[in-house]
Amino acid sequence: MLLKFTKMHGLGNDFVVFDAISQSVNLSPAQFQFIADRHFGIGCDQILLVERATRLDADFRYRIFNADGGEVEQCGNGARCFVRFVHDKALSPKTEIRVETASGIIVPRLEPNGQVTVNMGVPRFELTEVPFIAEKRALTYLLGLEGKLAEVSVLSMGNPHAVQLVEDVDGAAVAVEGPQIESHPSFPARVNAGFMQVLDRGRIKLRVYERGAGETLACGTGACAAVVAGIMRGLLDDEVRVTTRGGELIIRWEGEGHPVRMTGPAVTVFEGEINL
Ligand SMILES: N[C@H](CCC[C@H](N)C(=O)O)C(=O)O
Repeated sequence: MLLKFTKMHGLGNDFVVFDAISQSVNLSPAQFQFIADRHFGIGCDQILLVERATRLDADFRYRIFNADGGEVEQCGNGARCFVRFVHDKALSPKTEIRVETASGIIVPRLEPNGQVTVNMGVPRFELTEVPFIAEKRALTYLLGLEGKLAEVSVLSMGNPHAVQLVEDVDGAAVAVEGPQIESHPSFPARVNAGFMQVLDRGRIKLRVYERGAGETLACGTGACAAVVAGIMRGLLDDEVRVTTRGGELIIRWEGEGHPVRMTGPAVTVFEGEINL
């Protein structure tokens, strides 16, 4: 089966995107793993499917698969690439589209300056919504890691996030602590592990060890989760510049019950075909 794909990235968090409207894309987890493999396949952090909406209140359906082959609920950098892809392939005349995901509707919009702004929906804190196993809801939680306790904020952006504060993000033990947090037994569906350094009330630096992909150069939902966590802890104002290894995002959040808005780039690198 020959499938056309487009290679894209959002701040170096890279994707293989399939138009699953004009071609039939029915792949197994092993095939998604092969596509994501940076030596034997195309290579990417996630695979994104552009599908017809199944809801009357949406323009398209957006499905996300991690490099480990597992399907997940949300991908922020991917959402910016999604609307860029839809526009460039003339799949819709709109520059702002309503996109159905496994965790609800998000609304990406192409800006005149080429950046993309996405209404990423309302963050959720209820333990069952993350999901996270703990006595009761709290501002932060202590996770037992090998040889240390990590104090984390826990929330969902549709996908689960555990965010800890660090003094120096470049020196953080992301490769050691990231996998331990990702597969910590308190997270039945595993979790994305954020490491956030607060520079001032309007700027943070962030690294994320992503569930199912390892450390990526940027994580859109991770940036949203980190800013929400920082605001909840009284450390940040309602608009924050997030510096990741791949570049910068602007995240805005007015507080509980409000949606998180993310602004950043979306880049098409090349088109190709893969034989599966
Ligand atoms: N690894 C994430 C999915 C991709 C999220 C990330 N690439 C983003 O930009 O939000 C998870 O398992 O929930």
